[in-house]
Amino acid sequence: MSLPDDLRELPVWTPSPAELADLELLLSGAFAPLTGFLGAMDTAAVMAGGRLMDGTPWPSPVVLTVAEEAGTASRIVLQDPEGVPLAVLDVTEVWRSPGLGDGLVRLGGSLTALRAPAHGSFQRLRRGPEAITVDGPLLAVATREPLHRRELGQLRQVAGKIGAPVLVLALLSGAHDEELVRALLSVQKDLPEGSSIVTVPLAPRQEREALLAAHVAAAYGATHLLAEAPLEGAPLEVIVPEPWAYDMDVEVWRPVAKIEESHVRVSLTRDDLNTLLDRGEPVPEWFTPPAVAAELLRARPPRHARGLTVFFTGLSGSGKSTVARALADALVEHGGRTVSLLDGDVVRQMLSSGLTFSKADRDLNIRRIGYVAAEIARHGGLAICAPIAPFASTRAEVRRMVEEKGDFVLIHVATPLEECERRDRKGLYAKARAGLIPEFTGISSPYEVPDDADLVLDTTDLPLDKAVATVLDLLTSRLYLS
Ligand SMILES: Nc1ncnc2c1ncn2[C@@H]1O[C@H](COP(=O)(O)OS(=O)(=O)O)[C@@H](OP(=O)(O)O)[C@H]1O
Ligand SMILES: Nc1ncnc2c1ncn2[C@@H]1O[C@H](COP(=O)(O)OP(=O)(O)O)[C@@H](O)[C@H]1O
Repeated sequence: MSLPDDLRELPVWTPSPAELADLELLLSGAFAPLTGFLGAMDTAAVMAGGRLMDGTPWPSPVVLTVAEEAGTASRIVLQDPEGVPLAVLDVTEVWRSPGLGDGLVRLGGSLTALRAPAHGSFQRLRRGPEAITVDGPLLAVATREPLHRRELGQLRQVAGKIGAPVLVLALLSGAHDEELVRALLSVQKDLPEGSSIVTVPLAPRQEREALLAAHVAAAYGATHLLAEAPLEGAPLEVIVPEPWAYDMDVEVWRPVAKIEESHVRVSLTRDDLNTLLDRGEPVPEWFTPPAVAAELLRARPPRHARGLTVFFTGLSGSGKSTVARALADALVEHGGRTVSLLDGDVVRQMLSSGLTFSKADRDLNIRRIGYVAAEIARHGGLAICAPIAPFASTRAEVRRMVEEKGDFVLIHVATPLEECERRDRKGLYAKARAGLIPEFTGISSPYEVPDDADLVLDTTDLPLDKAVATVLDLLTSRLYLS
């Protein structure tokens, strides 16, 4: 879409995915009465007491961070990552808060929509508050988890009591959203007549998230909210159901108070469920309907079939490539896994040719590796990466990218610098010492030792077959190999 003439000269900014999600809720009215991003005083008041400066209850900050240069204009266009303009922010305040990175500022101000954000799957469920028109009581439930038999029973009971249909707010967080929505759709038939499901891009947050979800539910016209715990200050009636359990005698879920003690089957916790899924054991039907179990399985396949990145990090000459290559061979011999080796040197030729060893270029190199590894994980494959990856924050970024789709195992090849330098296989250390190679890791560029490694290997006195066996043992004990 081309911008109207009067907006063409304005600076543009692409907010983060979480900020774009907030933007969407601000524009749709789901964050009513907010109409824009908060300023410093409102944010402080919200953090301190759950109210805006004028006393309006509001539980959680809704803020926008931009680069300093973008914060100099009085109006700014906010666009999606593909460059499509979504809204104009009339800036009323440029502010800083402690802990905000250098060169960044926050912008407060009100928003004018230019166009609705584009959406992928389940577009028809992405409805704003105006699309929900229910006269009379409406019972909401806001969830990032599928509804299992217990929650379904409780919803039916409470909805029946207050004579209301149910509005399920599927809170999207960016990971496994499709599985969540399919799982919720699969139980829609088990909800009272007239019930509906909408997807709400409510980015996860630290401050009073459940209360914020209650505000969103109220904006959608809900009069009641089914919640796990009381929510002080909620703008609608919060109903916390009495404890329920599965009655093994009559094979239904119902209030514990009504079940004879010897017939009570305690529910599965999320940890129990994860253990079953990790091991590839079936999720029992008494706990959740089979269609929901199928989506749980899709979101969390058994570990031996789940995408995995084994990420080696360490100094040049520490042994990363040698161990990584031998591990890849061993895994191929073992079978059952598709293995891709993203070796540092090869990546430098294929994906990152032209990049230098400056911090910015190293970060870009590692991010590219992370992107490819995450794609491999998405398809259930096993990626072995072996770059130096000297910076902790970039390794953490790769971990985040991969863990959206699979699992991440970090191996620090901690062979000391003296040994790496003694080996000096490629003669690079000698050149670096002579000042011929600038920014050489360990000599003139830092290596940040990981504090989140799953395994630490020092190859000084460790034969290669032992090193590989140690990694295989770790992967086997964590159920990654069948
Ligand atoms: N300045 C400098 N610092 C470190 N390494 C250097 C440098 N210049 C060239 N090389 C060679 O490049 C290999 C490291 O590339 P990586 O892609 O793994 O590095 S990084 O993760 O982007 O930091 C590394 O290979 P390995 O020995 O396999 O680690 C070196 O051979
Ligand atoms: N146990 C070991 N594991 C890995 N490499 C070892 C080991 N012992 C000696 N080496 C030698 O150390 C060097 C490591 O080089 P390389 O694997 O390319 O390291 P990196 O990829 O970390 O730069 C190789 O010459 C390798 O033969």
